[in-house]
This record gives sequence, structure tokens and C-alpha cells, in this order.
Amino acid sequence: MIYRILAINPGSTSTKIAVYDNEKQLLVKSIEHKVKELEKYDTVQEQFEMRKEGVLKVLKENDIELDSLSAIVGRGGLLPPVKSGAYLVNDEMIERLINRPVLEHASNLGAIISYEISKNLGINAYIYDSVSVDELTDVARLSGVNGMDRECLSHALNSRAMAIKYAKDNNKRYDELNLIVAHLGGGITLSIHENGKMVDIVSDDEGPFSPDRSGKVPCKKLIDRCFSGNYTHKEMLKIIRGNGGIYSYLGTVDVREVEKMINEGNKNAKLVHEAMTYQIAKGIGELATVVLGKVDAIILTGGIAYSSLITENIRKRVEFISDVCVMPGENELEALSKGILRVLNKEEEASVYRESILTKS
Ligand SMILES: Nc1ncnc2c1ncn2[C@@H]1O[C@H](COP(=O)(O)OP(=O)(O)OP(=O)(O)O)[C@@H](O)[C@H]1O
Ligand SMILES: CCCC(=O)O
Repeated sequence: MIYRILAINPGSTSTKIAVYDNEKQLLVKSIEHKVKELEKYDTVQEQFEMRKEGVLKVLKENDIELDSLSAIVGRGGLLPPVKSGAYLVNDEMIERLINRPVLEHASNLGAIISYEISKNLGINAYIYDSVSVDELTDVARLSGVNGMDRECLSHALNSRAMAIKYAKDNNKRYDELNLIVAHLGGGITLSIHENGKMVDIVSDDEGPFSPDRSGKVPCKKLIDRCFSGNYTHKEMLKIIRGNGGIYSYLGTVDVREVEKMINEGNKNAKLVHEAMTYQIAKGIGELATVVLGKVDAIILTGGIAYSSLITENIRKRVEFISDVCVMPGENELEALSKGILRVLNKEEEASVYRESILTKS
């Protein structure tokens, strides 16, 4: 049986789409959105029509008939905590993403666009491994302030896909391994996968800084700055997410550019580069304690994992814990599509989204 799956991954400046016949990629395309064009919209939700039309146009240009599609999958956005794997998109999920998303994020449009296209075709729309996948254990949930539990927002899609791929490549099952995955992209999140469950993470405000995010910062200094009267709420958020991390030190979010600066003798660039890898290694060390050090492998993935300077600096600090496996880049479209193929092949079940009860369909 051949299933044709459309995968949609809306990012901050692009909407990436791909079409697969089972595992065979028929089409992949990144629809770029110019900053000037996006500035016309006050909210991410308002970009829906424009992005949906872009997707439909690309399908038409590439002779992909809408009625040849078996299912559509969008990158799952900032929902309240959900389980890993697939969810069927329903009205309740759409209402949440349009009116009350946990955070405004382009990925919130993944489900919305998929649902809208699927409705007219009479096929299912899904999300897979949303940013808000939460499999934290109870003990991992406490933050240290009563009433302020930790949040589990991570690059779950790529991280789980790489962990599953690592297991397959090594003739093992995902649920028989303990794996630490470091997703090293524009944002950095680290996760520990214990016997097939992502039981803890180091999120992008708890651990290493990244190209554009601050990571963990000194709480008291942050509070002082918030109440200094010099910044709005929005400006403070931008300081830690968007203008934080490497950008705040060096004015770029491009690690390749940082490495060029280093090669040209820029000592500050070298220090910042080293500090980021040092913090990533510390985060990996922290997660190793979750499984009492019994880690089968440490996986380094995401765009930054293309840098051997980065991966070697991390390796030398963490290889005492376990083997380090470098799986650079991310293939979120493939991860989305393969996840839904497993659902269509009945190897996995899709959950039904309910605000309070998350049940298997
Ligand atoms: N060959 C390379 N060497 C070093 N860094 C690289 C290389 N290729 C990409 N990068 C860096 O990877 C980062 C972007 O990674 P990636 O594309 O995974 O992130 P993203 O998709 O924009 O964000 P996120 O991963 O948070 O969703 C940039 O800092 C970029 O400079
Ligand atoms: C919150 C981490 C996920 C992302 O930024 O895409």
C-alpha cells in the first residue's frame, strides 16, 4: 500500500514542505517569507492564509493533485503538555493554537494549515512530536519554587527521530536504550531518552546558550533588569530569546561566521565559542545523572553539529560518559512523514487531543 503524505513545517522565516510516497520523497521545498512581508502581520496566526496559499501553490506547480494525498502532517506547535508521537488534529487543538497558544511560534501554524487543507479532502491531519512533548518524571518537574513547575519545551521532533534512527542503525530498539540527545541549532535543547521515554530535558532557558538564546542566566540579575524600568516585557523576552546567546556577544547567529572570526584571530569569538561548548557538555553531564550514568550513547545533532570544532570540543568533555555519535542537521520533514506513515501502517496509534485528558484514539 502506498500512502502519499504532505508534511508542513512552518519556521520563523520559511514554510518548508515535502511530499512522500511512503518513504520516497517526491518533493521538498522551502517557501521563503521576506521579513518585510511578515512585518505586515501583527500575530503569527494572521499569517495563516498567506502561508496556506503558498503551500497550495507549490503543490500545484509540482503537479501534486490534492486528492492524491492520504494524510497531512504539520509540525506540532506550542500546545499544553502532550505525549510523544502522533495526534489527530481536531477543533479543540485548533481553538487552542489560534486563541490561546502557550507561546506565539510559527510552528503553531503547522496544525492549522494541515487541518484546513485536509477538511476539504476528507482525510486526516496530524501533528507529530510537538515542541511541547512532555514525558517528564514527577521528580524532574519541580523547579525549586512552589507553583512554578518546569516546562518541557524542546526540539522533540528531531531529537526523538535521531534517537530512533540511532537505535535502528545499531540494530537495537529505541525502548531498550538510554540516549542523551543534544539538538544544536538556532536554539539548543538537550534531552535524555530512558528506555524510549524522554524523561528529562535541559531546556533553552535552563542550560547552554545558543546562537540566539541566552540559556540559563543569573536569576537575581535578570529580576533586577526586569524591574529596572528600562525594558518592556517584550524587550526582556527578546533579550533571552532572539537577541541572547552568541548574538548578544558577537552580533551574529551564524556559527560559521564565528569560526571565521576565530580563524582571523578574534579572541573574544574563541572565548564565546568555547563557552557554548563548555555549557553544552555541562548539560550533557547533568542528564547523565538521570540514568545513574548508564548512557548508551550521546547524540549530537542539528545544524551546529556540522562543525567539527564544536563536536570535538564537546566530545573531549563527555566521552568519559559514553560514546559520542554525531548526526548533523535535522530532517524534520522526514521525521514528520515517517511518524505518520507508522500511524497509517498501524505500527503506532494517534492520540486524540483533549485539553485535560490525553487519551489514545
Ligand atoms: N557547517 C556548519 N558549521 C558550523 N555551523 C553551522 C554549519 N551549518 C549550519 N551551522 C549553524 O547551525 C545553526 C542553525 O542550525 P539549524 O538549522 O539546526 O537551526 P534552526 O532550524 O534555524 O533552529 P532550531 O534548530 O532552533 O529550530 C546556525 O548557527 C548555523 O550557523
Ligand atoms: C522550544 C524549543 C523548540 C524550538 O524553538 O523550535
